Amino acid sequence: MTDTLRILGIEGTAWAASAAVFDAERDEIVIESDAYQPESGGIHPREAAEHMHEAVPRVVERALEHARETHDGPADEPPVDAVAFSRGPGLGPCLRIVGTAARALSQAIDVPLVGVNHMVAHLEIGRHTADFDAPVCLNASGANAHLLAYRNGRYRVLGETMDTGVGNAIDKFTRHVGWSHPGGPKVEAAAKDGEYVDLPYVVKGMDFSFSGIMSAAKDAYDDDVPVADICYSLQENIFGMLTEVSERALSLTGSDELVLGGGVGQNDRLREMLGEMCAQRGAEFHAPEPRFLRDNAGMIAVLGAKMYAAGDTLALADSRVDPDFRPDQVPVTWRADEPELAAGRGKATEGDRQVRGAEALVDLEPAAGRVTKRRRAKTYRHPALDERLRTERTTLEARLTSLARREGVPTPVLSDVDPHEARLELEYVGDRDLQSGLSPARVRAVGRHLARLHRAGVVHGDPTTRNVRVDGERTYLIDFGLGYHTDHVEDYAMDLHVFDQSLVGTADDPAPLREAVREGYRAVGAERVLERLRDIEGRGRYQS
Ligand SMILES: C[C@@H](O)[C@H](NC(=O)OP(=O)(O)OC[C@H]1O[C@@H](n2cnc3c(N)ncnc32)[C@H](O)[C@@H]1O)C(=O)O
Ligand SMILES: Nc1ncnc2c1ncn2[C@@H]1O[C@H](COP(=O)(O)OP(=O)(O)OP(=O)(O)O)[C@@H](O)[C@H]1O
Ligand SMILES: [Fe+2]
Repeated sequence: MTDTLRILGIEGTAWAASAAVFDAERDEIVIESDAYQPESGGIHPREAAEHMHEAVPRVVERALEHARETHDGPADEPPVDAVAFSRGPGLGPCLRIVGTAARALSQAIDVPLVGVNHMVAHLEIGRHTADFDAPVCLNASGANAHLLAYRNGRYRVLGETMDTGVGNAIDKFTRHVGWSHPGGPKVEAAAKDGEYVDLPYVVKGMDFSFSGIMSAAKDAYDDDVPVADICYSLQENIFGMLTEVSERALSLTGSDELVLGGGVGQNDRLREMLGEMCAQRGAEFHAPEPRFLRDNAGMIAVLGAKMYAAGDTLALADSRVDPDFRPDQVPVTWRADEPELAAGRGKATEGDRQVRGAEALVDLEPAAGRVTKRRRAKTYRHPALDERLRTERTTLEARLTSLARREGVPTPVLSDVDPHEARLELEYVGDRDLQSGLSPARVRAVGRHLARLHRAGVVHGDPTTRNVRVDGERTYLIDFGLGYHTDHVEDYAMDLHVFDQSLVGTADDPAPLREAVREGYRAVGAERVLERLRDIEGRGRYQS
């Protein structure tokens, strides 16, 4: 049955009215698309819905015609096995039109309905075209930006934007400048003649934020900084952030495969940076061709086929659309028989003399009780940005490692620091990373450590299971390079959230560990931070 599988997919979450036919046997994907182009400004939900209303039936009809022409079964048999459609996330009025069209078609030709998560489709089309087993996926689209990895039957969100999606951030800048939608390709073109100017750069563990850099970019434009320079620097910083968090996700999961998804993935500079980062760490990188990166129904049909083959179809009554549909809400039915990504697969074992982290090379000398950490130049980053980040982070790491210990948090003793060489010499602590020695007692201790830090007005910035060393029941925090001073509850809660995400991304049974972290925190720290953490978790943190 599977090898003759044919699926008709329908997409229309925001701007692309699209329908496609995927023929699994021939691995052929034919896509019919009709784009909505706003007259002025960005995407207007009402106008976009009007576009869908007209264009969706048209593209569906064309795809159906193609399916009929290429169908070689009996004439009374439906030309496809199922109808798959984007259920969300996306603009409500657009999604409802897509849902209605899909239901009508599935009834008319009497085939089942498959409800697809648009973001998971952006990911799966990369896995499909690359033939990767267990990649980390960077989705860089208009309304979203996140890192996903498969674990325990779900795509886990390892990191994501704390404010707007990456394409929307860029589009807001181009609206300010008066350029027409979409802005991404215009920024890419203008960047070719630009030079680097300093702009904000914000990553927190594997999360990141664009609001600071976007308002700085608008201010720079208002202050007559040449627009080419701003475009160039926006790309350098924004894509540098996305590449850095991708590398961190590869390092944390031990995966050596990265796929890119989403419309911003059409950008050459982003692809170049990701490719270079992967090549340097011996990982494979794959970006699908542009027609599969921007919104398209081909990816909906391909994931629809996998879901259909797994029996994952929808009853009409359950086929409501969901504008806030998150990728980690989807039970991944179609990968039930596949091996899991083994956490820490690529990680050095104890006894090795050198460990490669996401940022640094660490020389280990356990006998001498010493490690030397060097933040190496990242050639994918602009040299000025690279120099700035390495110096800043080395200085901060030295300072905060010592400050934390004074506050009663176990950390390695610092014996030497050279910010210009981005080199630190530290005491060798623990006998393994927490990642390979997870227990509720240890995680509870991490909760207490973070609470002590926060009480002193400092966040760690990257508290993951790889940045905690353990030794019996002793737990040490290391790697303070992303830390900073702050008195914002939101920052403290984000710190906990980063740790929480790393538990979800790497532990087999994260629930008791997540509880333990909260217990530990509660014993020392403020309840309002835990309240804010619940708040952060409750937010579907996508804004347009
Ligand atoms: C939910 C769904 O509706 C939404 N779709 C979406 O955002 O469309 P997508 O095709 O994935 O991405 C469009 C974005 O991609 C940007 N873009 C297109 N070409 C670009 C380029 N060469 N460089 C940078 N950005 C580019 C556009 O500026 C726009 O912001 C999403 O996937 O988040
Ligand atoms: N003081 C130390 N004592 C013992 N081992 C250490 C020490 N510092 C670092 N390591 C080992 O080196 C690894 C990488 O170190 P570190 O996290 O500081 O580098 P990084 O490049 O910032 O890594 P990442 O960004 O992936 O967390 C740690 O996971 C740990 O195994
Ligand atoms: Fe998209």
